[in-house]
Amino acid sequence: MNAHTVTLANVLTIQKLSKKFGERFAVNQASWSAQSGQIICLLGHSGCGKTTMLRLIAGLETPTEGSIQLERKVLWDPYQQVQAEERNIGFVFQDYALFPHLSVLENVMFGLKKIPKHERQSIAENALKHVSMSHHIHSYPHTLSGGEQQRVALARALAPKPHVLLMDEPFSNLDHRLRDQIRQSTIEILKQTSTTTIIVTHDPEEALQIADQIILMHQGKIIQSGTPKQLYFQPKTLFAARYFSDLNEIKTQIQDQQLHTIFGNIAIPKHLTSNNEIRCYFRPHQLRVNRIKTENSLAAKIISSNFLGYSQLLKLKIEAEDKVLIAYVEYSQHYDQADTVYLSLDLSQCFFYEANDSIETHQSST
Ligand SMILES: Nc1ncnc2c1ncn2[C@@H]1O[C@H](COP(=O)(O)OP(=O)(O)OP(=O)(O)O)[C@@H](O)[C@H]1O
Repeated sequence: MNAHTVTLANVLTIQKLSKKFGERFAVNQASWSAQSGQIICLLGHSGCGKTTMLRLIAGLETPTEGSIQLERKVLWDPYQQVQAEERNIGFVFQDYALFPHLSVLENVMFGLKKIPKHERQSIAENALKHVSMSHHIHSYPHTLSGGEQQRVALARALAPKPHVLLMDEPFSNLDHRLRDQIRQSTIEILKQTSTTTIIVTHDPEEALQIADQIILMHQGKIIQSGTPKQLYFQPKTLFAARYFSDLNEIKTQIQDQQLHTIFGNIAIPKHLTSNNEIRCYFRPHQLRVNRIKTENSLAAKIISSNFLGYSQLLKLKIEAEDKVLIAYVEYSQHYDQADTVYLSLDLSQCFFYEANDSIETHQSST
């Protein structure tokens, strides 16, 4: 091992965890782990099992099989179970779940029942100071904005110093500008307090921005897990690639151990071993758009252009093919509808999948 390598212990270890409601799996054989101080995002479309996963960890649902371990302690397996209130796990619910009849201070003190009475108030005041809510300790939840309520919920969950904090779509009730701001300050607090946190979200950009590790789910299964850069730049399946952006698709043909495309040729990627048709996919920003013809570039006409502020979304029709592609370019390049441009692509940065690859599941290896 390199002298500078730091090995972090797993704080939370989930192994082959399943939960069935009737005949349907909400969570299906999920294995993953969280290391100390990491922010993990459970990411996926509505109904894929994210909230159920959180509820299983919190002890609010009983697994069908598998195990959940917190450091060395088994929280749940078929032989041992720790009750929800004994797990020392914090939970911030999507609607914050503050008690309306209690003041902000009382709401935070409520989570400190196990701490001697005389210490509760100062711990709660400190937690509120940490989220910059000291000036509101005597306010009631209904008088606070959504962002302020979120901070109180965060203080309430953090005050008992949980081993792990679970947050279910914590930013989804906030409007756009406020969401960015609250998200940023929440992440700063979580990092300052080294709180191992599992955040549920369906928003790919949010996960890319805040996660140390993303667990991408579909229909109860883990499709891929890894760092944001791994998921974005090395998606193992078409589903994973498509989750993070629109994709362009072009056909390929196999000749002499090479894949031939309209943008040139490349060696067949090693992970593709069958004789099925292979398609090439790339994100809109990967398509290079030029006014001047270059080697291997293709002439295209701009069929529409949308202003997006810093960038511009172009829809392009390749002249020699019946093919429409999309590209993001900097707005400062001022492309207009009906302009002729030249397109090129770095095939080594593209994704290649078999044409019938819809969802292929991989067990988490991180
Ligand atoms: N108590 C329950 N009884 C029956 N089915 C349930 C129950 N809770 C969840 N489910 C089902 O399990 C599946 C996963 O639900 P879950 O709420 O975990 O998904 P999710 O990814 O969190 O979705 P969303 O983002 O919409 O909250 C869904 O099909 C849901 O209908």
